[in-house]
Amino acid sequence: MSGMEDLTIDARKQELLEARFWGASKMQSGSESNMSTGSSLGAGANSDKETDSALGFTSTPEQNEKGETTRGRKRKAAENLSQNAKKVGANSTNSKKINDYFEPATSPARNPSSQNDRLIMSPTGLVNPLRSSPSSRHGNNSSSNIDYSGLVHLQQKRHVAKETRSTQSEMTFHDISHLQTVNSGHATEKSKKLDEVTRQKQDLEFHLKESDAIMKKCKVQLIHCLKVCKDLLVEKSKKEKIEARKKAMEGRLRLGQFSRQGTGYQESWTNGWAFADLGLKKEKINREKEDIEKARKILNKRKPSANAARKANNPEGDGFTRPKEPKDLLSVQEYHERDEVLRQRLSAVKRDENELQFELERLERERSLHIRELKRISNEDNSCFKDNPVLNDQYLLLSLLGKGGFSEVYKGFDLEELRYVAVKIHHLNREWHEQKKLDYARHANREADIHRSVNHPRIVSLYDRFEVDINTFCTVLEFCGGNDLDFYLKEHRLMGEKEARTIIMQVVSALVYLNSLERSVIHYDLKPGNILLCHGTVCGDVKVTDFGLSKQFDEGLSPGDGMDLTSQGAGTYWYLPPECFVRGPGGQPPKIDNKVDVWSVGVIFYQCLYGKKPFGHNLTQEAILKQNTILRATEVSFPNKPTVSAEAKSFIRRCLMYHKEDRADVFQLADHPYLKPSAGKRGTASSANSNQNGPAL
Ligand SMILES: Nc1ncnc2c1ncn2[C@@H]1O[C@H](COP(=O)(O)OP(=O)(O)OP(=O)(O)O)[C@@H](O)[C@H]1O
Repeated sequence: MSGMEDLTIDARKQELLEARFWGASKMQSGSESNMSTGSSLGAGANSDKETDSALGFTSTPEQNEKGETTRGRKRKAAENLSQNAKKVGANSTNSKKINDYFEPATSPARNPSSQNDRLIMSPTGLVNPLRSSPSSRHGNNSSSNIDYSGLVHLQQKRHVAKETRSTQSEMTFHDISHLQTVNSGHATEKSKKLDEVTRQKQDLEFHLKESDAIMKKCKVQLIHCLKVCKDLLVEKSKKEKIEARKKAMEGRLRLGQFSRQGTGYQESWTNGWAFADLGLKKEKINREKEDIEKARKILNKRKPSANAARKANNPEGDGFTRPKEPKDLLSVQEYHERDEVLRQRLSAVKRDENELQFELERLERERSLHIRELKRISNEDNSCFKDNPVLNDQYLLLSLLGKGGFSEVYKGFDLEELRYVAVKIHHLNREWHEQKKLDYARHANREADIHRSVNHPRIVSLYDRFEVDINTFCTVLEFCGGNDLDFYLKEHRLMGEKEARTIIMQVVSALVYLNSLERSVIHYDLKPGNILLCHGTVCGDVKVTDFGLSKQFDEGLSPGDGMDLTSQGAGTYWYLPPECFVRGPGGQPPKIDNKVDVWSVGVIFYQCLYGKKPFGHNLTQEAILKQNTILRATEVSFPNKPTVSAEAKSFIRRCLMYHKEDRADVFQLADHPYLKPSAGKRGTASSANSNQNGPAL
């Protein structure tokens, strides 16, 4: 490497030059430079020597003066150097030649032991021992490798070097070897780490490949599992369908069936043999009753006269002579015997009659479930989704749960979330004109929007919504596997007060939630069919569903403000309050609020307890409308049986107040003492008291 390259690149050398041209004038005679020489203008003699060395100057100034015999170019260089030195050191007060400061014996260049301790730290921090110049180390005085042009260049850059000067320092060999050790330690450590990281990387790559392979295998297995699962579900659903149809067929014979009348499409119902059997029993009972009646009449004809009775009581007589008794009159004793027998027969017949009535009611409940099932099967058979399709690549349809106005609800299985769901399929009738389709779609969207905005444990969750085709879309709901309350009541007619109270508490809790929302919601269609039993019994959780008719208040409106009833006429009339049937002046819609739902709660509670609706029990919707049944439902009356607590009756009365101003709102209802924890212990009549399956008493 040429001296020029050293000079232009190494700032350390710039520093040394500084020391060479500036520091010399300030040096103290014979003073040995200390460790800070390199960074100070008062650089010692050794520094000068070292500077030369480092710059590749192997000749001293003294030698240059004597160097008349050396080659011309060297002299020239020496002269240049001397001139530069003069220029630079013009202010120097010390006239000593520079080599006067160097004791040959102590010259760092000749004294390796002292040199070992004199090292210069380059600005970059890399250690560069001054003795590294071979010419200096060997005391070579030759100036053949001096490059003076470097000096000029260096001078020009002097001010630049000044900036870096402060970072230079002199270090001992010990420090350097320590640093070298540390550095080499670091290097070893780094290389070890690098090895380690490389190994880890390789390990990770290996694991990644392994995991990839496992994942691929799992994916294949999962797809296979899902397929097996799907096949099993389909198989199970097919078996259940066959079973259901077999049961329905038996039911057709036992309980009855629809049959076509003539050539028309009108279907009429014909009862099955169970009803015929009951009919025969009923006839037998009636005959028995008639027989008893006849026998009673005959007995009455042969009833002993009062005279005979007196005689029987007083065999000695009263002394009067009486006309002879007819021959066929019974003696008092005989009459009493026969009368007793007839009484017993009659009471036995009455017992049979009660049992028959009980059997008939049970059979009728069975029949109504059977009719529901027949309709379900018929709807399922006619449904275009009956063959277990997978909708939206996710929902496997299993069996039809029921059919509403314009929708079918299927029990389905979510193949992604691996859970049962209820898939409600909304159909737009192809025959409808565009406006009707739009109206229905808007209505169904509104229902889904309201449903999506609610989230409560007592309300069925809405999971998903998607389109099947241009006329069909689906909503996916949380599945409740225990049928609805309507099904339960059809099967059992009524329930104990404790169970009914538990159901009502849960429904009220859902209503409180709906009315606490920022935009509160009136359900408007609360009825047993829209209360789902999660476990099929009335002892467990229930959830409210079907927001098809619900109304949502605008933001900022409180539920107490009321809103116009836009869809008057819709809904299930047995459960709607009088205000929903009122027509305002000029056909104005009535104002409604959350007290509509409170009325419905009262009706449902009453029905659970007494097995019948409080208003219009046996009437059709049309008849209720025609007869203004609900508009005349000013007061609720309670049957004597079954026994119901006074608190429960008071709660029902609070719900069924005719004027909505007198009726409790949802929050007041939730605050009713009957729903408070202590009321459960003292207030409710025991469920054991009420005969759930017994005949109406
Ligand atoms: N989330 C659900 N889980 C289980 N069964 C359900 C669910 N939702 C509805 N069902 C059942 O599906 C059937 C049909 O329900 P849907 O609400 O459509 O009918 P509906 O109430 O009879 O009709 P409409 O909506 O016209 O009043 C009912 O028997 C109901 O019990």
